[in-house]
Amino acid sequence: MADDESWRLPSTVQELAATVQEPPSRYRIPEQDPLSDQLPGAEMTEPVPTINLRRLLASDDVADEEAAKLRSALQRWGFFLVTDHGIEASLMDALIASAHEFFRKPLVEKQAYSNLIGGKQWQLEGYGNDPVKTQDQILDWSDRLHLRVEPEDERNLDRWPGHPESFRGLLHEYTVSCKRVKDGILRAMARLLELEDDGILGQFGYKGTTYARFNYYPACPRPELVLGLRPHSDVCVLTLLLMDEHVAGLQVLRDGTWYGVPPVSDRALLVNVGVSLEIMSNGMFRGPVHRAVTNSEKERMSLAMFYSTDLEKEIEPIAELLDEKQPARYKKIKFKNFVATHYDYFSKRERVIESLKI
Ligand SMILES: O=C(O)CCC(=O)C(=O)O
Ligand SMILES: [Fe+2]
Repeated sequence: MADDESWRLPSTVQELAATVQEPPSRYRIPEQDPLSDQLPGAEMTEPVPTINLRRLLASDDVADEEAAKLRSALQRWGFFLVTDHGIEASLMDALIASAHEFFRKPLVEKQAYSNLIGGKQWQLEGYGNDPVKTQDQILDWSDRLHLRVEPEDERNLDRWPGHPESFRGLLHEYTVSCKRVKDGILRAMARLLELEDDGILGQFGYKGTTYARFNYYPACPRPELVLGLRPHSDVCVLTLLLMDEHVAGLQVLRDGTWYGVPPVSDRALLVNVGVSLEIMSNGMFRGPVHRAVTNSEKERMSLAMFYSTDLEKEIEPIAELLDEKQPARYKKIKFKNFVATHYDYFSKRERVIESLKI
């Protein structure tokens, strides 16, 4: 790479945060940008809807009550907290502690797992940041570790940190536990749509893919000037988000207002509808637009599990949901093309799904 292209390879935010008093200009949201509004976020007008998974999956009236809550949460917000999910808090704590330990390692050790092949060519998997496509791109105040965890036989273990030694085993165990939670939720959602229980799970195609993404937001000296993660909707079918227990940062857009999602202390998981499911459900479930802001004193970590269809699968409204009165509202698109287009729209801060509307 020529010297004048060094802008393509910014240093990690963690290194920056350790040295600068002010975020450099390429991290700052331009003053006239509408995004610079409301950065602190409004207080939510109601608590985040909470669904008890054990009740939701019971086989009696209790399940109906919980399903009604789920329906309302999906219609009103597109996300909810799930409790009683059966994943041990100690497993979650250990995995997050292990990830923190990884992020605390010296840069050279972390770079052994870099998402830049040969030190320059960007790929999705590994440790690093978003691709930098243009010199004037505004960068997010966060570093990531992004790993494909399913299908299990397609893991690229050379990108999985070998230190701390506990990391790989814990991530494997967490992946197995989360799968059960995701399956339960998608079955309950299928019932809400009056589909067979496997009506949504059956849409993942030959090889559904799961990515785990550890988002690490170092403390920022001027949180009012930057975003930790720019506004987006998740492109997948469903996301299970393990938020930082102590530090707030996630915000959700509803009717033009950004609401701050408070941290939760009981290791509940935040479930987010992705745009693939918005299309499959023919717009019945909406994938909420969200973003993350930073904190002046505290670092923050979140762990997202993204559940996506096979890359070759066509994403389209599920046939059983359509009739003369309810025609398809979206055109079909192959998931791999959807992902590629999503990233183009993402950098322009638009929702790719708008381009698929019929
Ligand atoms: O850090 C968060 O709370 C949000 C993360 C997120 O939205 C994502 O990874 O897609
Ligand atoms: Fe997200």
